[in-house]
Amino acid sequence: MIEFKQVQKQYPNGLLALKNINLQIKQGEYVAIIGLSGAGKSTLLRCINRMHDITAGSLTVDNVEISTLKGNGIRQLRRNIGMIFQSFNLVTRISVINNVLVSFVPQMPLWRKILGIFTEQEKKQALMALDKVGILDKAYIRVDQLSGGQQQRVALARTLAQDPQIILADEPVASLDPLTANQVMEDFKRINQELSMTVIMNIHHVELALDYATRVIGIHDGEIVYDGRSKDITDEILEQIYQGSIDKGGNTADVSEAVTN
Ligand SMILES: Nc1ncnc2c1ncn2[C@@H]1O[C@H](COP(=O)(O)OP(=O)(O)OP(=O)(O)O)[C@@H](O)[C@H]1O
Repeated sequence: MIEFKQVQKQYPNGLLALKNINLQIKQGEYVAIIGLSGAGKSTLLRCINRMHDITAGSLTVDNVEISTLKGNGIRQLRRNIGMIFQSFNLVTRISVINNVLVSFVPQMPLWRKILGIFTEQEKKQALMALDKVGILDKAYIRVDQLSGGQQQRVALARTLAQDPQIILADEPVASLDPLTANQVMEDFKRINQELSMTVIMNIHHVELALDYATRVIGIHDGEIVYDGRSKDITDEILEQIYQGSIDKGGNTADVSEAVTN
């Protein structure tokens, strides 16, 4: 379980990005975090894997106060928490399988790192991860020959290969067309249901969030203004989260931007 207690995050320039966040996320939940650009979504997500450090309060993952972790402890935390980015973060000039194998590098002995040698077991795990996201047939193709949706699946496979309990996804479908975005959201849902991995996703597209996530957390100006089931969301609640920036189709100004990019 992930638990925030009175968490605050203040950046060195004085900006208070998270204010008094109280939150519990149980293992196996599929949570969408929504809110305007600058509301604090990325900051909240990145505090969970220590990409950012909180400045007050308590943040525990499986009862471990993560702000006390150092070196090895942080590496272990991150092995347990996969991260997916909007930009995929892949090495596009190498093969799909080599991108997935990268997930084993942090745990490898130095000599294997230097020589780039992977065990048969690691290769098998990488192929299994590609199979889980339906792109096993692309294993030996260069990443730059794949579509955006396929590249996001490679990123997901790379995360799955490390067998995390939690997946943090920061705008994973923002640069994809609507059809592909739906397919990738479906992948996350299947992984959440079949492997019981917790999925916490920042997403600008409200309709996708409501269609796929079971719980929605709405953030406005660093504060949680809604935390509940996605099926209970009403126009009034969306209005509270987006405060005048949402049109009748459920799109925010940010969404139109993301879709046209
Ligand atoms: N490194 C930083 N230093 C100072 N301020 C920052 C830093 N990173 C983010 N901020 C500020 O913190 C606030 C929250 O930013 P954050 O990126 O968490 O918002 P967001 O909801 O994820 O936005 P978006 O949807 O545009 O990604 C914003 O006002 C932002 O400008």
